[in-house]
Amino acid sequence: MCTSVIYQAGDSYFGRNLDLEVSLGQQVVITPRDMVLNFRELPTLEHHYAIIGMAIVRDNYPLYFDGINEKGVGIAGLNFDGPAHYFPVQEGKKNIASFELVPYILAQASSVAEAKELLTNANIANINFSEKMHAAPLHWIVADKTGASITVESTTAGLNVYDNPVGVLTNNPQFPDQLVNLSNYQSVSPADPQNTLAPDTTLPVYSRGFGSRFLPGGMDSESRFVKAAFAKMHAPVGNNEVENITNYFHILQSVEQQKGLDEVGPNTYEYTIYSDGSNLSKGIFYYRTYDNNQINAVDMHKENLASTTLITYPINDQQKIEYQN
Ligand SMILES: C[C@H](CCC(=O)NCCS(=O)(=O)O)[C@H]1CC[C@H]2[C@@H]3CC[C@@H]4C[C@H](O)CC[C@]4(C)[C@H]3C[C@H](O)[C@]12C
Repeated sequence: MCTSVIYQAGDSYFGRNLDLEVSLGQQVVITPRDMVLNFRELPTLEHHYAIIGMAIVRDNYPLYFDGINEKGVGIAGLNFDGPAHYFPVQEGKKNIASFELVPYILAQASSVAEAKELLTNANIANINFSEKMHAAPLHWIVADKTGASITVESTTAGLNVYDNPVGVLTNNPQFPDQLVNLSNYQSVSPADPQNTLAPDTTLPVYSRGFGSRFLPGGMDSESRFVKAAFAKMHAPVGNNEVENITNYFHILQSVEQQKGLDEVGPNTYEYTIYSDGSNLSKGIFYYRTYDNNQINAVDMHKENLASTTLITYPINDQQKIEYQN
C-alpha cells in the first residue's frame, strides 16, 4: 500500500510512502531539460521541464514511481489493483501509456490546472513497457505548489480526473468512495470531545487525545486515508525548511507500515520501503528509508538541468546511529 500527501507550510511539500514487500532497486533520478523523452503514441519532447523523483531506469528510460518538476508540480502513482482499467489505443485521443503518465505531466505542466488540460481527451493506453515489465494497475495524485491537487483514475467507466479536496491518496476503493468513507470520521478532533451523548451526566475525559479516539489505525487503505488526512490537516507549520520537512515526514510516518503487520503472502509482509517528500518551490527532494531514518536530500538545482542525460543518486540505505559515548 502506499500513501501520498501534500502539506502546505508556506512552501508546499509533496511525496509519498512506498509500501511493498520487495524493493525494486529504485534510485533518485533527475531527468534534465534536454534529455529527449520519447512516447509510444505521442510526439517526442526534445525540451521540457526538469524532473526529480524516485525511479528505476530501464533502457535509459526513467520509470518514475513519483516525482516533481522544476515548476512545483508533483505526481505519484499508487496501486489501484482491481478498479484500474487501461484501454486500447484510441484514434483521436492523446494515448498515454500508464508508465508514461508521470513524465508526460511533469515534463509539460507548470500547475495542476495545466495538468488537467493535458489530460483532456486523454486515454490511458494498455501498453506494456516491455515483454517483462507489464503495465502496473495504478491511479495517481497530482499536486502543485499552490496546494491544489487532483486524482486521476482510469476505470472501465473511462478516465476520471477528480479534484482532490484533501490532498491525500492511498489505494482502493475509487476516490469518490474514499471521500464518502472520510465523512464517517468528521468528528475526529485534536481537541477533547463535547459530551453530546448524555449532556447531563458527567462523563470523564480520562485520557489526553480523546478527540482522536475513533481514528482508524489499520494498514488498509481506507484507514490510512483517514489517518493521513487527520495528520496532515492538523500538522503545524514550521518556522523553517528543516522544521517543515520534519513535520512532513511525521505526517507520512503516521501511516507507516512496520514490517510484520501487513501479511501479503506466507511469511511475506508489505512495509514502508521508503518515504519521500519534496519542497515543490525549491526543487529539493528528501527521502528516508525503512532501514535508514536519516533524512537525505538531493537538490535538483545543484545539477546542470540543461543537460541531456539522466543523473542518478543511489539510495542511502544504511542506518546511521550517532553514538554519544
Ligand atoms: C508497487 C508500487 C505501488 C505500491 C502500492 O501502492 N502498494 C499497495 C499495495 S495494495 O494496493 O495495498 O495491495 C507501484 C507504484 C509505482 C509503480 C511503478 C511505476 C513505473 C513502472 C510502471 C510499469 O508499468 C511497471 C513497473 C513500474 C516500475 C511500476 C512498479 C510498481 O507497480 C510501482 C512501484
